[in-house]
Amino acid sequence: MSDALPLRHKAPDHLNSTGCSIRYSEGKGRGVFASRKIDAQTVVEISPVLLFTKDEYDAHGRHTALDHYTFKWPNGRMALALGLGSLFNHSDHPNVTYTLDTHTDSIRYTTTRPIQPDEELCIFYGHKLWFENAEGVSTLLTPASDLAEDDGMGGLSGISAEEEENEEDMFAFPDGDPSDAIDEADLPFERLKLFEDPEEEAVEQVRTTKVWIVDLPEPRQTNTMLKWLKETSLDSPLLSHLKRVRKTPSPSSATSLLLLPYHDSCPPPSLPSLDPPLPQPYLADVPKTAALTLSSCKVKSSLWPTVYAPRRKGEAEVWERGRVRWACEAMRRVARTAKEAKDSGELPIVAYVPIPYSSAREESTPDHGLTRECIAHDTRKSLGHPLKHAVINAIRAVADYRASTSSEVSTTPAEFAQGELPATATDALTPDPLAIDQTDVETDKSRNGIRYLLTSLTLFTTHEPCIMCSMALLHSRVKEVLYLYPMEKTGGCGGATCLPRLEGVNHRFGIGVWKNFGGKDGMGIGGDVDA
Ligand SMILES: C[S@@+](CC[C@H](N)C(=O)[O-])C[C@H]1O[C@@H](n2cnc3c(N)ncnc32)[C@H](O)[C@@H]1O
Repeated sequence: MSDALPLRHKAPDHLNSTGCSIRYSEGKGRGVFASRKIDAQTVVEISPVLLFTKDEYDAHGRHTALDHYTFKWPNGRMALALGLGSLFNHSDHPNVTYTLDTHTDSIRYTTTRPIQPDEELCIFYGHKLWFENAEGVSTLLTPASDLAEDDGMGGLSGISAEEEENEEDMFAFPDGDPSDAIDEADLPFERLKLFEDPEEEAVEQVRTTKVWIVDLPEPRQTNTMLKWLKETSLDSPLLSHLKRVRKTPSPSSATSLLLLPYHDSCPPPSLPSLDPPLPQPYLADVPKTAALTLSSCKVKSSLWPTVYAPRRKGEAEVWERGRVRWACEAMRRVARTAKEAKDSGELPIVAYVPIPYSSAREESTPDHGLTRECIAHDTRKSLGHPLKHAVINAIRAVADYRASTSSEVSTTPAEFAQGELPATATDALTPDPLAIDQTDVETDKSRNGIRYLLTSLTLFTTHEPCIMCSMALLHSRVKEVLYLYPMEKTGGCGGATCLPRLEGVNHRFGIGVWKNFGGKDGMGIGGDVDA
């Protein structure tokens, strides 16, 4: 504790093979520091605990300095972490997470991102701090002073071991090599399929769309016409899954050119005058999407030469163990914060945007415009504002954080492209009048709205985002959304509807639903909110 331990005291040397040492931390007393670089997802400490019975603690411990160090344990007991465990200070932006293990009576501390030499390792105590935070006041959540009266938890006991035991089942994922590829079936969440990929292996199964075509009397007119298409901007990207030209072999040896998609009774395009003159364009049915298999490519190409694209861009990517554990920790944080929000009288709905796993691991990768995590809970109740949903608040928190730092969003056009539509997903998408013009994004980063972009970022939330929030997420260009509770009546990510599945939207994001969570209420955060 900072008062009791003046800075002139020398911190003891501490032998810890994971690279931790004890030093003094400005305004906080002793703390745990990295003596060298430490990777993300590293277990830096396993502290055995010393247990006190409820009676013993109530009679003595509670009235001593112990109360600033102890964790709640089952059966009313309190636990003091030995080793380094009691020396982790608090941060609103922790770089270490901890789990209580009631089977081995120990607490396990794991880094959530790479740690630089000399950086302090901090955990998150909760929102009801009993001391003045040397880091300043948190701007991410309701200030502690606005929270309900303390619920009797002392010191570090933001989460009791009973709750922790429940959490263990929900957010645990086996240890192992972080680079292991995890089977889809073993992921703790289920990914919603945005598109059915129907088998299109026979002509009658091929989904088609109407296009205008013209037969060229002379093959040498092909280049002239391709140039003309470009110049007139008729070269629609909606046809990028099809080859532009079809050459019919002898005896007819004809060359046909795809002109443009047919829309509600639009007239045939007027063509340039060439010598010899071009005939009238005609309508024909061509495949609506690229071919996913070689046999379907053959079938589709019998209608019109079709691009073979075995794997769709944006298709579910393989997750590594390290990333799954990162997601589990993020979801644990979401659930804990929701519990705290509930205790403070709010709806237990929380949304969280952590630093992406890729940049948490490889420091050289771009920061995707977010160098610090942002978390927010629903504030509809406290603010009496019907639009203050957790997701909207979290997007706002990201924008506010960016605004508060000098660095601007580092989103490049290439990164935009990552979050964009699959190259071959040309399922009759029409331009969205609300679409963000990427040229503007590139040329005018200071333009209003840029700070709200969640391109390449993952949002974790307790409850499926409602339709309003799902639309906000769509505009934010979020990469993916993972949630615990499906919202059948109001959800916009698979419940009442699924916005990223709708035709005509100009961005799609991945959706993952935590397995076996719907209906469960082990955390006491309630799956019954559907508003
Ligand atoms: C579990 S102890 C941490 C180790 C403690 N610094 C020590 O020297 O023994 C908790 C105490 O550390 C101090 N502390 C932890 N985090 C702090 C922070 N962010 N700002 C100020 N003091 C902090 C508070 O005095 C708190 O009661």
